[in-house]
Amino acid sequence: MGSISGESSVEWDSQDSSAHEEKIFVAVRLRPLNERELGKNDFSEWECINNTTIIFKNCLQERSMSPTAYTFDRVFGPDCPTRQVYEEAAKKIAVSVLSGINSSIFTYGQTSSGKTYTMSGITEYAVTDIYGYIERHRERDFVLKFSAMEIYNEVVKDLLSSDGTPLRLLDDPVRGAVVEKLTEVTLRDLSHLKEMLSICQAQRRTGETSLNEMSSRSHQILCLTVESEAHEYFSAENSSILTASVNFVDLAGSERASQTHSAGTRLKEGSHINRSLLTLGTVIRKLSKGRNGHIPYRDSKLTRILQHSLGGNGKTAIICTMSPAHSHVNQKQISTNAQVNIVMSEKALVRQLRKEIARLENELRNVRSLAASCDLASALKEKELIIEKLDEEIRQLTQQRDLSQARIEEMLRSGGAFHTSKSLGDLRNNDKVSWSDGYSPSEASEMTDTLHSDVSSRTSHFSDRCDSISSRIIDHFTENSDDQFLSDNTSPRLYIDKYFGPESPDPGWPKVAHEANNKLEGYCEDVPCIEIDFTKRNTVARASLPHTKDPNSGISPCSSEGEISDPTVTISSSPTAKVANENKNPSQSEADIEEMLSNVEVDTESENLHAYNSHCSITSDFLNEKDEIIKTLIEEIKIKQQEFADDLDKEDEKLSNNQEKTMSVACDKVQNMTRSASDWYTEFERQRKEIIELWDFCNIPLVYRTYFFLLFQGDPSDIVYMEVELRRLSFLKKKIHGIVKDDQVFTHASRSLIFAIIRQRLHDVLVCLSVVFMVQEQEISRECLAKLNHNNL
Ligand SMILES: Nc1ncnc2c1ncn2[C@@H]1O[C@H](COP(=O)(O)OP(=O)(O)OP(=O)(O)O)[C@@H](O)[C@H]1O
Repeated sequence: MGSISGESSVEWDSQDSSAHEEKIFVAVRLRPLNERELGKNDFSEWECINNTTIIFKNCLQERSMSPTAYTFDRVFGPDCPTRQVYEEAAKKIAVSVLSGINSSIFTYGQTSSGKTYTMSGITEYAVTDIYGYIERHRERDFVLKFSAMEIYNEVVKDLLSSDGTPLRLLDDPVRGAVVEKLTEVTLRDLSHLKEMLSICQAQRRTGETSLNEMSSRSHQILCLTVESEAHEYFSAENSSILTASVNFVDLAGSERASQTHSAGTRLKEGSHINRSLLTLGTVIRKLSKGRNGHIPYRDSKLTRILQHSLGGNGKTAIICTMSPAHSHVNQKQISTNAQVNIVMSEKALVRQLRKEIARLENELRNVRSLAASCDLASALKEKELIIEKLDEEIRQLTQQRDLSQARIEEMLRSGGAFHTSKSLGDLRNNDKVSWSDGYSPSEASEMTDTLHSDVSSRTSHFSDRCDSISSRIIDHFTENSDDQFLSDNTSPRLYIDKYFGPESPDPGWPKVAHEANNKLEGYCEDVPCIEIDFTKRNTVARASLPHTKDPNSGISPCSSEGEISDPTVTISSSPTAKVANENKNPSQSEADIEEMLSNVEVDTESENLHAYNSHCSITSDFLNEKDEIIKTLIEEIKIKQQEFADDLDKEDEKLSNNQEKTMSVACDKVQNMTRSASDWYTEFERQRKEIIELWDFCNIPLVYRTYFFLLFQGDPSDIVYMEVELRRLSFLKKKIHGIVKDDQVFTHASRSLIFAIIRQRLHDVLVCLSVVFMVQEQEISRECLAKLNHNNL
């Protein structure tokens, strides 16, 4: 009840906590013996031994000797008042309607077991509680509506109407089956509701049976709908509008025709009753197991009408009423949610346990024998596979042995061995290889080709690597040069020409790199001569070579760079390599031949490479050596680079000093001149005249001249710029006289231009640009020379 503020859920939480989460709460109520039963001296066959267990005492001798116990969510004995049954089994379910939860309370049982008696009491207590709650919660508006119907022989009737017309069921997509034209009364108060209940009771169809004089022959469904809404908004919790219904369902009594001695109308009634109860039991059982699969709501009017309450998220309580004298508890039908334990006698228990032990032992034996047979079969299969594998290995080994023997015999027959001692160059040319008896030139040629292609691929690979390294050296330097240009305010490319120009004795960076490349290539060409000893070719295991068609070629391929897959191959690089006993008699025994082959001597003192595999390893060493050389070269390059950087710094410093010196001299002059305006003006005029003369001499463009004097401020500071201009023009004049060369002028002007740009001296930039342009066009030289000649200078 937490959803309605102010009312603690504890107040109504008197039912067993274990059942809180259960959707269906099942309780049993055992009624006391009535007068008729007492009159017949009947006695109760049932006994409630605690709050949850009821036992069948089984007094009839023809039945089993052991008592049977049934456990439910709650069991009420004959002395329990209806109030207690309501409080502990129905109250929580009933009042949940106030929290907006649909709920249904059923009374189920044999005819005359007390269903109507119990349900009447529960309904009265519930509505009283509901109205009591409403009284205590004036902060909400409540509207209560009441409807009532009975289902008699699968016909629905309105209990609040005297009409008696059967009502139709309509399918509503939201509410499920809806009874058409069913009267729904909006209740004024509790007394109004009680009045309605009286009408229902009066309207309900009853009939006399042998067990109950006033037997209810129909299912009665009383439906109370509660709607509530808060007057004011206090919180999100109380703001919602709640609507829910509680159904009080008094089921018709389940009965055995034989017990009720029914016939005719009563028998037909009983048939409908039992069928609908059976459907209800099926629906409840399926709902208890989960909502998977088909639930047969539509099999009866009762379940169709209650579908919404049962199938939704509502709560359900079933109270099974029991007659004490003779009854049966059909818990399989309705108490699917209840725990059912069967208590047996000790003897029966022991007997059953023995049976169970025997069954388990039997199963265990079967499992063991099955597992054992499975293990045996798999082990056998495994062994067979191993044997097959071993057979295959033996077959292969035998083949290899036979082949080896055939080879040896062939060697013995041939009586010689191929031996050659040639350089790699010879092998490449493939023209000076000599062959011993017994080996065809084509066979030997194939072997040589194999070696040749392998060595060629290595040489090619190495050469590519050298090229790559060389280009990396050049790139490395170029990149660093550019970097340095940016950081050192000048471009080293100018100094490359200076230090590594065509006239310079130093070859320059590209040349250095080129030389390095050549050196590396030289190393490639200096591969020592390789001497091939083919006498061992037949001792090599005849594993097929991937790159040779002949599986017996005898030369194992290199598995990877610098490695050789078969260390028994000996290809000597030394011209002095010797083969022991190479001229032995061909009639020697196989053992001798094998010994001979194993005793191949290689001149380890040789400076050159000894064998093909050693060649490979030496090639690897050789590559390492090249790497070392390259590293050394790079180091040298770095050192040179540093030296150039230092030189640049020195040049820069010198230039700066000169400029500062010039500036300081000019400043001094300005200071001196400022002492007298006439001095400054005189000096200005003198320099201006000198500059104009030099401009004429150097053929300085008119545009530049105009711009030059426009920049002047008309104060002594102009002298500074005039000093600089004079110096530059003097330099140009020297160039024109041939004292300095074009490239020196260009270099000097370019460098000065860079300084000017970086130091943001616009005037200097203009001067430098004019010089650069003039030099580039090469016109200045011709014109000036002509002028010099003209003036006889
Ligand atoms: N717990 C009880 N204490 C005292 N009397 C009871 C109790 N339960 C039932 N009775 C009495 O037993 C009789 C039969 O009860 P009731 O009519 O409620 O049975 P029923 O299960 O509804 O029968 P039917 O299915 O035939 O309608 C009534 O006279 C009723 O007063």
